[in-house]
Amino acid sequence: MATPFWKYHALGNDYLVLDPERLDFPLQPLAIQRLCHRHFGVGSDGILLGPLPAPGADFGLRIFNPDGSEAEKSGNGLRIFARYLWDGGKVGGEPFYVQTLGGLVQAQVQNQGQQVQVAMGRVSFQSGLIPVTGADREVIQEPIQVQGQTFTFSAATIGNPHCVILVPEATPALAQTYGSALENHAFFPQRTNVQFVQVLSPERLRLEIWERGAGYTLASGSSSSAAAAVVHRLGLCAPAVTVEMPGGELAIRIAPDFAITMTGPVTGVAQGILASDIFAG
Ligand SMILES: N[C@@H](CCC[C@H](N)C(=O)O)C(=O)O
Repeated sequence: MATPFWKYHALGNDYLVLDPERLDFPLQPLAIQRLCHRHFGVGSDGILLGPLPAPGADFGLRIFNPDGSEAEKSGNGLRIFARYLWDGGKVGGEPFYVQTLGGLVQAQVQNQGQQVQVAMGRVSFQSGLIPVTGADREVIQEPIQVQGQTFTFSAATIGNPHCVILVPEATPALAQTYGSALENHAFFPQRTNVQFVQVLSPERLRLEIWERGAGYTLASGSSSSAAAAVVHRLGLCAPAVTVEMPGGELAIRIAPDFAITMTGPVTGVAQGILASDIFAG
């Protein structure tokens, strides 16, 4: 049996969708690394495995990073999965529920598949939930040292962990220089996603992102959600904010309890069949 794949991107953050019913190999870390490799594989920022059975939800979804690690949640991944389900006739324009490792989310496909809205769940700043080492507390504006530099960070979870650093100017160089050291810092037992955030106005943020298990990416939905929640918690942005990233913009809405609604585009790229010797050599 040959294995089909579907490739989409969400603001340049690209994923391969694999159907668990049509997979003819075990989805182990080495296979994931090869599939995501930009030269020896199809190339992507991650793998979406679904739909899976999920009691209490319409669909289950597992999310994997290019390094083979499993992520609890992915905002862009959830928008892509929703569009995949819509393309396959499994959903229409009605809201539906997806169970992820990081919790239950509600999604709705809009504008004939061009846009998806996801209720991402609530952001928490609680150290024990993120997790961040040290006393149980909200992790707000604390020092962190990497490569001789001291940054002030806040941490958040929306199912997956985030380290959010406000800077006067968010640049790719900041993310690419310090991202890996922050991702693997001892403060984060499960590692972390990293965002450098520039507040352009109370309604507009600019992000540069280093993702756990993926590295520098052009956009991230969970990063946008977490970063916007931190900036709002600091009183520096409105509850409705546009998050600008190299790959494009997401609309983020923050409820008083820090429940996040994310709305943004999805673009189809390709579909195909994996070659029988993709894992050789
Ligand atoms: N790009 C995703 C985040 C994917 C998971 C992340 N790398 C993690 O390990 O938590 C998004 O759009 O949220």
